[in-house]
Amino acid sequence: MPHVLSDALADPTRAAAEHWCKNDKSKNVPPVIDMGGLKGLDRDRVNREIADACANWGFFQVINHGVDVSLMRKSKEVAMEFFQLPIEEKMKFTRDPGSNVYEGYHHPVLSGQVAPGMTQTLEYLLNVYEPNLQIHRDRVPTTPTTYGPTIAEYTTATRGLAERILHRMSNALGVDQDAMYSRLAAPTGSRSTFRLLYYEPKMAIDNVALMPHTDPGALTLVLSDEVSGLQVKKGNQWLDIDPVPDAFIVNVGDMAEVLSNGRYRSAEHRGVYNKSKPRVSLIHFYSPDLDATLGPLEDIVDDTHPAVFKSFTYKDYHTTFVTMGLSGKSCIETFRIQK
Ligand SMILES: O=C(O)CCC(=O)C(=O)O
Ligand SMILES: [Fe+2]
Repeated sequence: MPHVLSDALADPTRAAAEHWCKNDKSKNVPPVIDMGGLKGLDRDRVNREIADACANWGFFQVINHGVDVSLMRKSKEVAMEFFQLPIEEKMKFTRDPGSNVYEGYHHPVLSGQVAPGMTQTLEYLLNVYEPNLQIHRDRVPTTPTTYGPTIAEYTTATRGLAERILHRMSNALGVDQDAMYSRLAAPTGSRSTFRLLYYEPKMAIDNVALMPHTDPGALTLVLSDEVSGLQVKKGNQWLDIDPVPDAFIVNVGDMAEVLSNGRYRSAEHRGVYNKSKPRVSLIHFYSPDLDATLGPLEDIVDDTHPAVFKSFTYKDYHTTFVTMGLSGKSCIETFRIQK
């Protein structure tokens, strides 16, 4: 009886959204937030749900996010196709450990070095899409041929989504929606780094592949095939994040914690092997301009809410982060004002 179906059920994406959004508060998992509807009361709801998730979890998933689902699926396909190429093919795009170009494909054994915080078997590909993809285009795979154009379109779409979420996060702090964005993008524009990670299936006693860390930038959008492997730390527990189909997993980075003067929290997370299935993860790091000056937003700091973080350039923060390696929340703590 198709004519009696409600709009929600007639639209499979919408129906899935409603199913997943019945956040069961008794379940100890980060919330799933429906971003559909950014007008009036719905906008207030989205602001509030995002702000609560940023404060209590530092992690959430978004559905009805406005990014084309067929582009997301195609991006996962080209990512998996790339990792399944013969190793010689992948090595054509390898990063050169001897130079300061850190973009490209990394194989822990063949590259001759295990990346800090990662195990022997984690392969990855990293490209900086904004601002300087034009400089290192030779590190972007040309096989499959659809890889380059698909991922260029994908990173543009996810960049837009990151900015829409930052707008909501700013509004929920009671400041202009561009407040966080404009601090991250000054003086010449924010950075978008795109990383693909490939976890082979593995039975291991210690199954951690990517060590506990927070992301140094502002916001990270993760798209994973529906294989779990990403875990978030809540109290002393590591909890699995089960990817909702066609959703993005969002996590708050250190710079969003700093700009919000600690009201939003970057959460410690890690990557673990799946015992039976390979897992590919597409990760968009939305980060400040290296020359941006970061610190708590002036408009949310006053005598009763004094600044809890120092002011610094992102270049300084990033250098400290790289020097310390993946080590939980220790980097951001070094930028906290000591009482
Ligand atoms: O495996 C994942 O999905 C998460 C990876 C991650 O946390 C990172 O690359 O910073
Ligand atoms: Fe991360």
